[in-house]
Amino acid sequence: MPKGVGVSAGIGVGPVRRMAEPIPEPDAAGQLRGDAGSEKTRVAEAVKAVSADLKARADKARGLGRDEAAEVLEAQVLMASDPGLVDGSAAKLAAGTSAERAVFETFGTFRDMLAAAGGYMAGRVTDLDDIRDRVIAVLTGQPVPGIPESDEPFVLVAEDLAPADTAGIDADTVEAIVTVQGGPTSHTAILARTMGIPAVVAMEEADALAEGTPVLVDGTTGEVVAEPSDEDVAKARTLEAKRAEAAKAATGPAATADGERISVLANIGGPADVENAVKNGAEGVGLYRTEFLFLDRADKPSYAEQVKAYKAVADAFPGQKVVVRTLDAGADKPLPFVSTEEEPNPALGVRGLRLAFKHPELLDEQLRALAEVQSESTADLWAMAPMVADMRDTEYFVDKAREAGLKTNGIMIEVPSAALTAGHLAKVADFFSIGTNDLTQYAYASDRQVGALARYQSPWQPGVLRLIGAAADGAGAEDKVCGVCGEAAADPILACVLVGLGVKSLSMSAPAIPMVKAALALHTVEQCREAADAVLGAVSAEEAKDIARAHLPRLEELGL
Ligand SMILES: C=C(OP(=O)(O)O)C(=O)O
Ligand SMILES: [Mg+2]
Repeated sequence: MPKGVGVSAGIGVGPVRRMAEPIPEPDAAGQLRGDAGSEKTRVAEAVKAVSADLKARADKARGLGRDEAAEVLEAQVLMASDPGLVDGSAAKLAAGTSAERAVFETFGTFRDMLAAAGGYMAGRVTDLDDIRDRVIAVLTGQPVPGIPESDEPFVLVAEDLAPADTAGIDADTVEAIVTVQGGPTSHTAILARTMGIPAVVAMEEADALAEGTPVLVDGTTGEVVAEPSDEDVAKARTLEAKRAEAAKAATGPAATADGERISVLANIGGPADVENAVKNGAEGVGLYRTEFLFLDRADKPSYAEQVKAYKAVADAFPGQKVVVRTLDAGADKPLPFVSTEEEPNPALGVRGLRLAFKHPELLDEQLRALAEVQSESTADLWAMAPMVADMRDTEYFVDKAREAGLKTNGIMIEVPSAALTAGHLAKVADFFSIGTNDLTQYAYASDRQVGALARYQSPWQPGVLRLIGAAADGAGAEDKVCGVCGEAAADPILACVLVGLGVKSLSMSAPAIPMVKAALALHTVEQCREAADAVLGAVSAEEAKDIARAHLPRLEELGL
């Protein structure tokens, strides 16, 4: 049975709808058809139609409370309303160029200007390309690229999804997502999990799935069945019902079968995610990715704006833990208000805490804002630094956070050097939180954005498991808490192994919380430890998972 990597749990059934193929570059020698005046009108109308469609999608996203998606679309509407696009095309039409080529070249001029501006502006190039392709599609009668519009539920099949594509996904009609590319920590995977849409990535065979073919997708196992029989669907539905029942029953504080408490927390990007976290039974926040407040805007958020956002999250969890990660930007997540240099290897560049060495004022202000929230809220606020590599980084952050008045100050373990020297770092940091997404990328030298490297990007890789074990041991020796806030924590089977490795808190996308609680509740710490000891001997990610299953006898009760 064809199998990819299951990255977002659940069953989806429906006909395949493929993302329309990318629009090819129009012929450079394309000649004007008809007269320049009427072709200009056609171009203007195409731009208007695209703009109206984007506006309608922005309004829909707003209505669904998906403000980030709406903002991306609204910015595109603004771009499309620049009169220079139609005027520039008109000049080329007058010179005898075809309408589609004229549009392509005019957008190209704007594209070059954006790219040359660097930083935030350069980040908008793909949004501009998207508008260009939509306009050309309208002019030439090709299917509009992007998510197919449909009122009937369907399974979305794509090569990969760009952030701009995912903004258009409607969880009510998209039954499941299957992509050829993409790893478990790719944008597609994280978004699908957050939206609760079953998803399978890194599935080569998905290329062969024809439009309209009925398929059955199991986002837990990664299996995709074409033309499933009624029996296949019924079996999958039974399994899903079993999982749903187990998840529903998993309320209350998380603990293993023998009563060891494990904190099960939510990963959030801002106050808008709080409701979903609470609904799914989060016992607090294990990772608040504050960079979303700083990205995609021309000026940095003010001190007051920061306090407001952090306080909104803290106040939602009275008496509970809220771990706030300081700005994790730079390199591939450029900030327009911070000058950064072009880097040949952005993932290995000036990102995360490293940005603060050059711009300490950003970190200082953020820490002050957090200290104010700490004093005004009853939440147990913890501050955490991203991309810490060594002792000097650790001391730098912890000293600064303490000076600002923050009480509990820890570090992310997402660089292998930090995991391997955890014993030293635990003497200074108050806690660790392992970011398995980056830890896997750095341990296996495989960029997490590159779908072709999905095989390496599994947190089940024995090398990653050993690094996690080293970090947990280092924390344990100093009596410090070690948690995991990478996507590994969202896998209920791996969650048990992590507990066996000595991890005390697990933070994940909210929809994953109930199943993780359910898996922990069925297994003792001893069983988790035995599973952990055994997986450390595995030679591959697949073998590690099989070994873990063999040591966790009650997974079957969860339909896993
Ligand atoms: C949690 C992590 O951080 P992010 O995914 O935001 O890089 C990680 O790297 O695992
Ligand atoms: Mg990270």
